Amino acid sequence: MRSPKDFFAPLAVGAPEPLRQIPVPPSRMIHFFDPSNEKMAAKVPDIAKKVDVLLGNLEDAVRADRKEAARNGLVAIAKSTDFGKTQLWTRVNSLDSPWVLDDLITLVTEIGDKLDVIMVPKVEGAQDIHYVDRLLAQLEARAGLTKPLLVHAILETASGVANVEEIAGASPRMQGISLGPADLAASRRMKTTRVGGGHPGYLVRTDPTGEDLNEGRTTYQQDLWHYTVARMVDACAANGILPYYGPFGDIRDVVACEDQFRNAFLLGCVGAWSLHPVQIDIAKKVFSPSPEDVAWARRVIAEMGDGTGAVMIDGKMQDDASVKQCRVVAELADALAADDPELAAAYDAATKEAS
Ligand SMILES: CC(C)(COP(=O)(O)OP(=O)(O)OC[C@H]1O[C@@H](n2cnc3c(N)ncnc32)[C@H](O)[C@@H]1OP(=O)(O)O)[C@@H](O)C(=O)NCCC(=O)NCCSC(=O)C[C@](C)(O)C(=O)O
Ligand SMILES: [Mg+2]
Repeated sequence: MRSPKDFFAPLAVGAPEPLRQIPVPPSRMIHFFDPSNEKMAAKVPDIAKKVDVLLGNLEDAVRADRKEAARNGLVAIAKSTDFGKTQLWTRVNSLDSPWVLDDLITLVTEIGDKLDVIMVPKVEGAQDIHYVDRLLAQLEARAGLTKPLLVHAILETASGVANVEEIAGASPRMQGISLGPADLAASRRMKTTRVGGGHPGYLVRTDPTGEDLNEGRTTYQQDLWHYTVARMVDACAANGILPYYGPFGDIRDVVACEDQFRNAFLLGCVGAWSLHPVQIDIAKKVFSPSPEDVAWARRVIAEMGDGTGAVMIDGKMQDDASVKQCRVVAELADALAADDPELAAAYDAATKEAS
């Protein structure tokens, strides 16, 4: 580990100063596209207007014989598109692959000034982040970049989960972490065959009511990802970076996708991945607090005055800790509403009605 005194020093002569705080623009959905797929790429300028983050994917889901086309396609799209306030991210190939070195060299050199975040898959421990950290500093210096690139890790190996706290704190570049449920399931030898979401066999059952063990026993499906998401949220919050739920592979099941996203939102995640255009609005809805919750939060904040002491509102006790939770919701709502007049109007209307 670097000493705390050196933590914010650039790792190469001429590289930009690392940031002390990561920026937190809205990132409710990270929208994946394959830059080698002409049909998808053609949709990018329109999709960019609707999403918080657009991500050019170079790793899994891009065929081996399309890796170079995807890399070059992303360079061409980044150079020719005005993304406005939408962030541009990429997911490079894994660190043991034959493609990642060229991914990083090409992208930082050609479009380093357009990219915000580089997502690194299959991160096993702090050593993977340290490798990327130094290489990015060298490439940034050579490209003459003035803004440091940030790094996002995917949690998709058993070692990665075991080391999640050290990954989250490995570098000032660390922007966030996403759950990668498909690779993680394989790494752990889980017996699921899905990309995220639940499984009907993972359940608890109420006790027997009589002699017949099959009679009258209700079962409840459990969340396979609760433990990992909760650990990831704690590791991120403790290190001042952002946690995200990852992909939900059953594109047709928009109902369960919304449930999975909402579980992650309630546990502390700031966003999820959209793999298909139909998932963009689901993420937007789930990761923007509801107008009713915002109205309630604003009311508690107003009635709590300086934020100390205890008051009763509609039969519920409020104190220093509940007002802090309300501030989380209200501040997120204000940040999202600043760029979204429709959301701002919905929040204000609900606030007026509740007061
Ligand atoms: C699922 C697929 C094959 C269905 O693609 P499709 O063409 O069969 O679907 P469709 O419903 O027919 O598509 C309708 C239209 O939308 C377009 N379209 C469709 N998707 C997109 C998109 N994302 N962005 C922009 N446009 C899109 C598509 O090209 C088509 O255009 P058209 O009307 O002109 O014909 C397709 O949506 C897709 O390839 N999505 C991205 C998949 C991806 O990135 N996977 C990797 C992330 S998940 C992962 O890696 C796991 C993880 C974390 O690593 C771990 O858990 O381990
Ligand atoms: Mg994966």
